[in-house]
Amino acid sequence: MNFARRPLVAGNWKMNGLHAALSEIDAIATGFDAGLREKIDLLICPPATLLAAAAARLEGTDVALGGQDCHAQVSGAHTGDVSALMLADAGARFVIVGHSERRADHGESDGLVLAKARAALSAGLMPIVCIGETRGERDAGQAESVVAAQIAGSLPPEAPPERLVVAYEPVWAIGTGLTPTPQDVARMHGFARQRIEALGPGKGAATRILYGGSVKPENARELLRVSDVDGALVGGASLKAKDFLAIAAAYR
Ligand SMILES: O=C(CO)COP(=O)(O)O
Repeated sequence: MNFARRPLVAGNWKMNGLHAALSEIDAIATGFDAGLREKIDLLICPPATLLAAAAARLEGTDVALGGQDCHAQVSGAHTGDVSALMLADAGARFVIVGHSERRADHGESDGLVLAKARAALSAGLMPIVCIGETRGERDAGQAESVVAAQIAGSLPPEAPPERLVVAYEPVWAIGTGLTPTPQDVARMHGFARQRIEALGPGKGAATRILYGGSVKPENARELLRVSDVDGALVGGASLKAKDFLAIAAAYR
């Protein structure tokens, strides 16, 4: 364990959560007890519509908030978009960029993800840049080359490593109940860390790399203890406080 990389357990609610779900956020804050608080960072990324209300409820707690995407510009004529500065203004400290669902649904390129990560840094947010191969790419033996290209193309090399988070999320493991073996995770995270090191000396050792894709209470301990895994980016299982806290408890 590298103590410069404090574990981060992050929940990505995706397009889920109406106002009633704020009670889950309250329950997460209540359950994030002193024993866990001293060991890990905890983050919830609700839909943008809930950010301000969630920020009010989380005031004075150690649970951080994040957005799920941001525009590359600070403001302007971009109907329907939200800027990193607006997320920060609503109480966010992090923002996910380049999630595979956005890369697929909105055709986001590495270059656009890079611009979004830079916008996040300029707004004082920490970008969580998502990378990961599809099933087809893995079956074709291209998992490493895909991840290498995503790292080279979508991570801002100038970012101080303590202000940048990377999430390795194999696309085929997202929402499927399938996960890579711990050996696969160790190999891909070790490889990603080497490629991040290529962006600048010391960056590999200091950048947090989260694993995401079907993390559940039942497999959290096994996946989160893999070398080079610095936390989790959790989708479905982050919607219920009980499950999310059970995943975080892998660090107890
Ligand atoms: O995409 C994910 C988090 O960003 C993972 O989603 P699931 O945990 O639902 O597989």
